[in-house]
Amino acid sequence: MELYLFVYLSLVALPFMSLTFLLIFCEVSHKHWKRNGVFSLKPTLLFGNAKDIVLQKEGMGMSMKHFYDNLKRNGLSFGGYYFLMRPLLVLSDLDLIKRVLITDFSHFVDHPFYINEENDPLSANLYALQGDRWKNRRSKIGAAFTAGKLKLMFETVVATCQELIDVIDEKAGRNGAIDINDIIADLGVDIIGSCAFGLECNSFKKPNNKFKYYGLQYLHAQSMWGAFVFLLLFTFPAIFKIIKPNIHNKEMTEFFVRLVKDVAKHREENNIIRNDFMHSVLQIKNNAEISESSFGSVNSSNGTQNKEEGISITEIAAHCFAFFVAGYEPFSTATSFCLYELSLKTELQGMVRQEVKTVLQANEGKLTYGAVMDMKLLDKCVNETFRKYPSATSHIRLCTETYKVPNSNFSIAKGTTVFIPVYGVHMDPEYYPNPEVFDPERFSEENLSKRPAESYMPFGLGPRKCPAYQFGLLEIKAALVTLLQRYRFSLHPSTKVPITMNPKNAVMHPSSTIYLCAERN
Ligand code: HEM
Repeated sequence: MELYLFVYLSLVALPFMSLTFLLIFCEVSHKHWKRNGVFSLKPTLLFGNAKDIVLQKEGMGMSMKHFYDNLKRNGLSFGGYYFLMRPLLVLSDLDLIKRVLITDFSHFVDHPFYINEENDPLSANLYALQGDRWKNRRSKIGAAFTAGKLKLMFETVVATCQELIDVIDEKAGRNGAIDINDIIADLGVDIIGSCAFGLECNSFKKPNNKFKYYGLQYLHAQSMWGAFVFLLLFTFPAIFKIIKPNIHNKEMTEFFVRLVKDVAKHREENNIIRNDFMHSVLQIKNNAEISESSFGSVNSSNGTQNKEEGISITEIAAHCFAFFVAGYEPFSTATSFCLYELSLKTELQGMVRQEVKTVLQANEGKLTYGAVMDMKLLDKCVNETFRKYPSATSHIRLCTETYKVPNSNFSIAKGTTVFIPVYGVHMDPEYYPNPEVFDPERFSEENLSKRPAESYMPFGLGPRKCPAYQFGLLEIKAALVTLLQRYRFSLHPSTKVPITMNPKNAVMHPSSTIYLCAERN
């Protein structure tokens, strides 16, 4: 009899009770915004407002844009969104966005991410660190990106970009279609390999190198396992804290930690100075004297190690790994989108090429940090690319201290996840008339002064803004100058126009390949 009862409970009652519990939980969760007097759209059972995202019919950026448009139509500064059962607060008012990201940042310090430092050390990277630990690391790591150091690292970037020429020459000679994103992505691996880890990867000649293999393994896994983890993390963050899953696989973690250990040992023993991020983080570890404009010794002058902060080799590996993940995709996609737009607008491309040639000629043909800074039209084109195609389509913050929204009766409760719909703002005709049109003149001084500065935020804003955005811009410009100086680009007939975005990607990524033709002159 008891056995019968047990089998009955396991097979019938438990699934039934679980389903009932899930439905009740869903029903209660989907009343959250109504209970708080906040506007929201009618949620679908289980999916909330994210049905099209979960079914991969629409990307996160587009879904948030639609919600942003809805809030604007209703004259609202914020509204509630349900990601499955998880309530998120979406902001649409630039003044409120500025308060959350900059002025009242102390209430919104963290990214709502999960760290499991003990079993998954790569998870404890700068992007995911929270509170005082983030503050401490951020101020130190920021020292790796001063203008003086960027100038020195730029030389490495330019040298790496030279690899492009042989590859494009070969394709251009055969009049073939060039998968530009693929080529620039390989270049991205080599630049990060060189600037963050001090490695020469040469991905064009050695496409199966281990650094690329393990780095991309993580990024590719993001599309399936990552999407699943992302859904769970957003819906049931408490479960993550209990079951503590590993997001980064063991083999990949071991590869990056071993790599960093070997490089650190070699540099420390031989007191090697190299102009890269790895050098800067090793200096932090060793309490070495850090200068704004140069990369000094990697070891401390009095031989003491930095015990106070306890920055370990595994933590360094986590930060360097984050450089790979954070820098790789935006570099390849932004460079490709810019070339795609310039291939559509041949007159504009001619003007940019002319500017590049004129500035280089005045600089004895050398591509230096100063020369790239003088390319004003190129700068506007890159800015417009990030406006129309922001890699991060939303910024995310965790409310770390309850916040009363000015001029309203509503308080954002501690623990609320807040979304800033970057793509919605960048495509808002109030700030950017005819937003679908690629128009670099939006970034002329005159036009810049006509709209609020917060209407442009591809790198975030405030203390948590991307610490390496200037480096990112420099590498994109170095790649574009290397290419535009030598080649005229046009669209291959197999490229889809207009280009659409892949709803399966967390960041903005084309849904079809951008094929270009290059003609040398
Ligand atoms: C040019 C392309 C890049 C774009 C569009 C970009 C964009 C972003 C965005 C939107 C954020 C989040 C900001 C926020 O939450 O407000 C971010 C953070 C971050 N980015 Fe970038 N990024 C780029 C390049 C890079 C590169 C090249 C690196 C490393 C070498 C890097 C390292 C980081 C790190 C470590 C963070 C976390 C910062 C923190 O939480 O304190 N990024 N980036």
